[in-house]
Amino acid sequence: MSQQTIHSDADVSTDSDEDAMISVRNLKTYYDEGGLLGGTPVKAVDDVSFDIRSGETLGLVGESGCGKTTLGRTLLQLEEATAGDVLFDGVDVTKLDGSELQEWRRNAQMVFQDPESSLNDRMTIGEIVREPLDVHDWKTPRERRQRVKELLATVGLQREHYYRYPHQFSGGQRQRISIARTLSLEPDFVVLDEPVSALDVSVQAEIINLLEDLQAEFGLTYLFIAHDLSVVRHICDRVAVMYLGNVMEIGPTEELFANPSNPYTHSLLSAIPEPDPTSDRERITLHGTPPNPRYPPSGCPFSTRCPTRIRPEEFRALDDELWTRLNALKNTLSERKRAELSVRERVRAAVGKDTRFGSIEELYDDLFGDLEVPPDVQSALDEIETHARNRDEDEALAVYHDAFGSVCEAETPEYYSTGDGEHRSYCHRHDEGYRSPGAVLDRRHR
Ligand SMILES: Nc1ncnc2c1ncn2[C@@H]1O[C@H](COP(=O)(O)OP(=O)(O)OP(=O)(O)O)[C@@H](O)[C@H]1O
Repeated sequence: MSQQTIHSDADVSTDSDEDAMISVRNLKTYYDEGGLLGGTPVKAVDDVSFDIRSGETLGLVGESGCGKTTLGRTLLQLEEATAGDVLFDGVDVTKLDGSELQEWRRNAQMVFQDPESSLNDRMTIGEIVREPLDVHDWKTPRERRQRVKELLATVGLQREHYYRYPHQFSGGQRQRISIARTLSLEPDFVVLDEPVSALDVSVQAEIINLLEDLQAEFGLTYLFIAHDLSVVRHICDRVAVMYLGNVMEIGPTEELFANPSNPYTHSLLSAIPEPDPTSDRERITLHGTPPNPRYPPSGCPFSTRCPTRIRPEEFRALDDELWTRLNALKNTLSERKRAELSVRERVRAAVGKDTRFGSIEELYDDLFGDLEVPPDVQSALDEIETHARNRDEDEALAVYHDAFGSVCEAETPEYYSTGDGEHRSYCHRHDEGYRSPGAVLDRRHR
């Protein structure tokens, strides 16, 4: 696989696709909980750039909390962007207000995950589907009723359902009602936020088929947010993979599934059960949990868990397990640095007793007790231990970075073209000075 052309953020911005319906540029959405001291915001979406083409389905995947819903809501202007642009027909919708904003909200709609809670149980199906038409004062009341009945038929329900209530319908039928409501004002763009995750598997296929039929009939463009990668593989033309508010990889669906480029995508795909029992593909276990989006790591957002994190030259031959444990040490030091000790724990610490973090000796014993540690690594570990014991995590981390840090923590990556021109991945390892993520994982996991 070729992987060489470098795209900086600026390149992605100018690399506009002629068929783009929506161009997202350096978009950030931070949740600032205010408070007297301001505080550190949650960086839910942290500088993403990509295009959505007219008539396509772009999938958005990634672990819970990585920012998918926030990104979808920001495109629709249900959430305020902190920075960046969302261009539709050349107009930045993040700057709209008044009637222009209302027009964008008509044209860009959302289907939610849970059809149980997204429909008002006190309204009839007719009223629910008609509500957006009423709000936008669409034509006459009679024409609205007529339109709603047509929409019910379009989504596979019956006209008579107009006078019934949501509780009389199954989960799949309720999702059909939501879809009819979404289509009432003839949008061009629809964000589908996990539209089938709450449904039985048999019903999921029916709703997916319906969404595909509606797309063909009305020329809709979808952003399809999902956990279930097999559904994404089925319905999406292209896929964007998110981690900690960043797009780590984007590319045509089949190519991305067959030839993932980014180490994070590799690990996500390796978690899908393998249909071929003779396959020798091994599951990639990621250590730890995603970092708190209030305190993302420096450099690459995936650096704290990446199984292919670049090592400094002198440690390239180090035992893989020892390298993994060194990484765990760094993550623990970062957590200790941020943790607030309770008053009781402060007292315990002051009189030299263990706090809830356990002693640093215990940590070292757990991490390194059963491994052979070369002298150069041991001398750095000793120095880190001294600072950590004095609860000077900043100094301990500084020593860690001097000894074991690499470009992964020091610099944010660029976007690199991998595979064909529209497949991009955000990882330092695509630089020609390093082995590619796929080559490193092949060596370790196959
Ligand atoms: N209104 C809010 N205020 C503060 N933080 C928020 C708010 N909404 C979301 N977040 C935080 O922003 C981050 C991204 O959340 P988001 O719901 O966009 O992720 P997601 O990928 O859609 O997750 P899921 O798959 O669980 O729905 C999370 O850390 C979440 O806790």
